[in-house]
Amino acid sequence: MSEDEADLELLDLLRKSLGIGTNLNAAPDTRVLKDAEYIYNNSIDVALDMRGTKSAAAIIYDKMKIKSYSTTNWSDHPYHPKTKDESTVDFIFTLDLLNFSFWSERSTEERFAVEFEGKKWTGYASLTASLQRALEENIPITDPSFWINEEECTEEVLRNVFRSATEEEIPLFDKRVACLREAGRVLDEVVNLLASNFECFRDEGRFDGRSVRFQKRAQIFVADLWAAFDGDGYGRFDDIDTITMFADYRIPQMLHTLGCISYSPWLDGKIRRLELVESGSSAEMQIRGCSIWCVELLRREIVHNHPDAKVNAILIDYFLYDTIKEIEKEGLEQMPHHRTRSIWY
Ligand SMILES: Nc1nc2c(c(CN[C@H]3C=C[C@H](O)[C@@H]3O)cn2[C@@H]2O[C@H](COP(=O)(O)O)[C@@H](O)[C@H]2O)c(=O)[nH]1
Repeated sequence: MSEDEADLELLDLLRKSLGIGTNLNAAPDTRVLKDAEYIYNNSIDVALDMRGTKSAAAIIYDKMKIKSYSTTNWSDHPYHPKTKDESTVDFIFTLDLLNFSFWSERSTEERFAVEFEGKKWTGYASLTASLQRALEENIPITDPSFWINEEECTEEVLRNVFRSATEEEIPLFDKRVACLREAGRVLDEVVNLLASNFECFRDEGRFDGRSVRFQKRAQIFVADLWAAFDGDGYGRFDDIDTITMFADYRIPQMLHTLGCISYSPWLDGKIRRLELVESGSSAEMQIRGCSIWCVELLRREIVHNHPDAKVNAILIDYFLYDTIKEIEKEGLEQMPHHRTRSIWY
């Protein structure tokens, strides 16, 4: 099997595991949106404000229009790959395999940071910088066969890939190594035509006695491919609009800032005191589910008022993430993001 046939095999597997069809009427539902609506309808610690959501929809639409926000913004990120080829597929898979939990309890100066090209990068940007730095140092960090080669890809080599410019190492380093090893094995199987489930992508929880799916990194992987390839070639997903917002820790913070979402007094206090919101807890399920549903309502409101708007949950999500990062950069955050430590986001 050639390399690009293997890549298409991988994308086919991901489409199936995410329920993204290759044509409009064959897309089995990913169930994420239904589960988000169920969580929203049964939440008591997280509420959505309809007036806030309606006014935010108008603000978001206007700003996205001014910025002519589209898939092309994706490539503007300093370390997002620009070429429309297999190396970008490999980069994005590695990126969204490890695209989780960068927040730190330390000060801005002491938090985990990656030094690359004369700058210090933190948060999500620390991951893109680490990967680009490794590639520049001729470490094949986006090659699945490297991840399972424990002679070459030693823990020491990986520590060097994610080496920090401060005392703090990258959060959940060991989990990241485990994700690479597992994915390397699975991709190896895929290349040998075996379908398999990515344990480290199975982002699900339980709420009110029912299993609920969020699929954050699997969905952002598909979205990043779609954006990087402008919806063509490896980025072609005819049902891309079935992808929901990615339930991370930044979008809920932005939705709160916009007045779309509010928390019960005890949860509000917990978040403001930077206390851990346990992974898998009811409060966390509510934050994640209600945020997904809120972005869906924002999307519906925008499309209702502007039927020809080229807006989907992905572009709204990307816009909200980039906006909260601008607010953070100016030191204007009104409400901290919730602190949950997990490999899911
Ligand atoms: N929902 C959502 N979550 C996103 C992103 C991105 C970056 N996407 C780029 C691609 C296109 C956009 O224009 C962005 O430039 C990272 N994250 C998540 O945030 C957290 C990192 O936060 P901080 O530590 O502050 O950088 C962590 O869970 C990470 O997985 C997004 O877009 N949407």
